Formats: sequence, structure tokens, C-alpha cells
Amino acid sequence: MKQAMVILNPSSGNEAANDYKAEIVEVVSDKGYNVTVKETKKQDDATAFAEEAVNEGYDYVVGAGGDGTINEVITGLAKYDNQPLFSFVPFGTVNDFARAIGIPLKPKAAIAWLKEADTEQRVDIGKVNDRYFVNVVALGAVAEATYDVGVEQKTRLGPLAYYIEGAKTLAENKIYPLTFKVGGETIEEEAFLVIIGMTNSIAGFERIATDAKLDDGHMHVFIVKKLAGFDIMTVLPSVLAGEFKDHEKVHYIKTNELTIESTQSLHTNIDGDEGDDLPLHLTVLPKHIRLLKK
Ligand SMILES: Nc1ncnc2c1ncn2[C@@H]1O[C@H](COP(=O)(O)OP(=O)(O)OP(=O)(O)O)[C@@H](O)[C@H]1O
Repeated sequence: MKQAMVILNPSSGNEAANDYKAEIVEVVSDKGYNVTVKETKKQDDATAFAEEAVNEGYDYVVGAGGDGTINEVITGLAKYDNQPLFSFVPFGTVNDFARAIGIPLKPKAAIAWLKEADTEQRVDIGKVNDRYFVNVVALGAVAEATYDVGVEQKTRLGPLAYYIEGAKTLAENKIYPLTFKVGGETIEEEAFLVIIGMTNSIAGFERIATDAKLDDGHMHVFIVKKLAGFDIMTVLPSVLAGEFKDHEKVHYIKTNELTIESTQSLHTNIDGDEGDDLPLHLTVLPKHIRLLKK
């Protein structure tokens, strides 16, 4: 019989994931798999379980958790060539990867989606230094502000909690001198924020990288330059209108490889969690994950 592993973060989504465990197991069993459930207790558990699934020859891995858990599961799978199929049920606050794939964000609907998932699509992921990302690498004060968002705040406000913390940094408008090496070219920019997205959905905004596809082989790089008072009023509408890359203070680059350096020390954010400091070397791993989707 085919083997499936469900990797579930019981604490995700304000502990909602735990309530749906039995339903997820039932759906995966009905697809004809013998199901093993692995519950995470701490950071990196999901990566270790996913590696175990590959090494023990599992056919299918189903993640259940927020973007952090999904990143960890994919990190476990990504190192290997003989990967199992992968699906997931989103239980996080933002759920960018689910938005990009078209997985419903409400648990019941997402489980119904999982039931109907029967089509394999190979999707891209990104590599940043030694780590993997499925959604976004961000740097700048807004990116750092996400660490200050508390669990209670996320539960109460959802993605808005991140925007409130981010908005506080707009007032400071701190900029960083950055060097980008891309396609043999060196670009110097004084940037307020840099966003490198793999999919259309970034921080819950589904129209930032409007033409990004799950398997387009590219990263979508948005370098936001120093904003003057009036620009702050026009950036958000440009995001909502799907015209962010055309904003006069945004330098947009589409590439499959990029290096970012700075003379200043600067933290980064990888899929919503604290990432490496600069320098960063980013590449696309094209069609690297075997997503099973509806
Ligand atoms: N049993 C657990 N109890 C508490 N924390 C856990 C547990 N298992 C994993 N974690 C932590 O949860 C992190 C991932 O959380 P995840 O992103 O899945 O959910 P979330 O916080 O609800 O979602 P979001 O990040 O979108 O708000 C892991 O990196 C790990 O540190």
C-alpha cells in the first residue's frame, strides 16, 4: 500500500490545526494511502519529519500549518531528488503559498480541496544561501518589523498585525545602501525595502507580482527606494491595483539568480521568519517540488 505522512503543527492557526487532524487523515486515507501522522513540537521538527519521509520512501507528504511549517516541510524535501508528492492544508495567519496555489484559506474548504487534489504540478522554490524559500525574502525595516508581531496580536488581527508593525517603520523611512549583482550587471540602490517573491502573493497581497507563476523559473525582485511623503500615499494603491512594479520609486527585476551585498549589517526575513544577514545569494530551483493540487 502507498504510504503518506501528515506533518501537522498542532499550535498553528491558534491551535485550529489540531481540531482538523482526524478529517485530514480521513481524506488522505480515502485517496488510498496508509497514513502516519507526525506532530511538530518545536522549530525544525517539520523539516526532520519531511526528511524522514523521503528516506523511508513515503509516496506522499501532507503538511498542515502556517507558512513557517510549510517552509520547514519543503526544506526537508528540497534536498532530495527522489521526492514524494506534496500537498498542504493552510492554518497560518497570512498563508501566501496557499493563496498562490489557490488553496482555500478556510480549513473546511481547504480539506475539501485536498480531497480533490489529484494533479501533479512541479513548482519552483527559491534558495537563499543554504536555506529554501517558497514565498518571499524581504529586507529592510518593514521586514524586520515582522519579528515584533506577537501571537496574541496575530490571533486578534490576522495579517493586519503585520501591516501595523510595518506601517510604524514607514515613518522612519530608514534606507540602506545595497549592491545587487544580476546577469553580469552591478546595480547600486539606496533602498527602503527589498522584496523577492516567488509567487504572486506576498504578505497576503495577491497582486504584488501579478505575472508570477508557480513554475515560471524566476524570482520577482522589487527594490523600493527612499519614499517621500507623497509616495507613501501612492505605494499602497499601486499594490492594490497590481501596478507596484511600475511605481516610480520601485525598481523591478525578474531573474533566476541574484546577489545582494551591503556595507551595512542588515537582517532579512525568509518566508516570514528571521533569515540570514547579508550578503545573500539567491537562485531559483525550477520545478523542484512535486505539488499535488486540484
Ligand atoms: N507544537 C508546537 N507548539 C508551539 N510551537 C510550535 C509547535 N510546533 C512547531 N512550532 C513552531 O511554530 C512555527 C511555525 O508556525 P506556523 O507558521 O506553522 O504557524 P502560525 O504561527 O500559526 O502561522 P503564521 O506564521 O502564518 O502566523 C515553527 O517554526 C515552530 O517554531
